[in-house]
Amino acid sequence: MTSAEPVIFVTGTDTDVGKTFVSSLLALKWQANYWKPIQTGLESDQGDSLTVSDFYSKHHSFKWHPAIFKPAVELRKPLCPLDAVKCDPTASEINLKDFVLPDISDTCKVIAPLIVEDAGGVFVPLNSKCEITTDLIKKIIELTGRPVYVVVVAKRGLGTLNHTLLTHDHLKSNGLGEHVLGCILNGPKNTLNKETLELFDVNVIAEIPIYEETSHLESFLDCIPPLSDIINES
Ligand SMILES: C[C@@H]1NC(=O)N[C@@H]1CCCCCC(=O)O
Repeated sequence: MTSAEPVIFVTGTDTDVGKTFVSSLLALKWQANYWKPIQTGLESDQGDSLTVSDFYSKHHSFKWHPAIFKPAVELRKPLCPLDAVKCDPTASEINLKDFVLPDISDTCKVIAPLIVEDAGGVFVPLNSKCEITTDLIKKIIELTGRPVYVVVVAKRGLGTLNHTLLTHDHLKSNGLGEHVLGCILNGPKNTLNKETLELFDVNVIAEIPIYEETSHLESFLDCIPPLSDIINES
């Protein structure tokens, strides 16, 4: 393992599209660590880091257990970061200039690909300077010596085309096109979505079926290609 292990930035077309579940699967399949840099909503939710940790605790048989790095920013209100800060007199404005990556030194033996999960999608406002998630991706590219790739999680069913195409278009027009690996469609299927997204040059990395208590995770993992395959294709 080397410090050139990639960073995979997992964004979504919306909140609640299954980003945390998909991130947990990706961490397992790609033997990656996990980091949610900005977490909001902690007054009513345990937070995604704990959800990922629970996923791994439930499945003791997994051969891989990721290191889960603590969020850089934790906010109580279930809002975008800008508004969560506004509603909390004890919180301070997010300043991307001060942003630091988790300490992943060669000595701590957790050098592996890193899954970074965002809060809510690429255009989510972070601060009153109108910085958004896309600026966070750019910051991570600037700070890390590792290759950075973006994966977009989207609903698999009806109502995904507009959001997915807009998200890809936004990433491309912000100079991040070369970093985008494609999208992962999650949930109940809509037959033609994959074909239509591909017509518009969006790579569909995987389609993940609905997860139920009785589901076999192996079949979910089989849906996801090895990381080296999609990096080499991109
Ligand atoms: C509350 C949840 N916590 C979190 O970390 N992501 C969600 C926040 C999503 C913000 C969506 C802003 C919007 O598009 O309205």
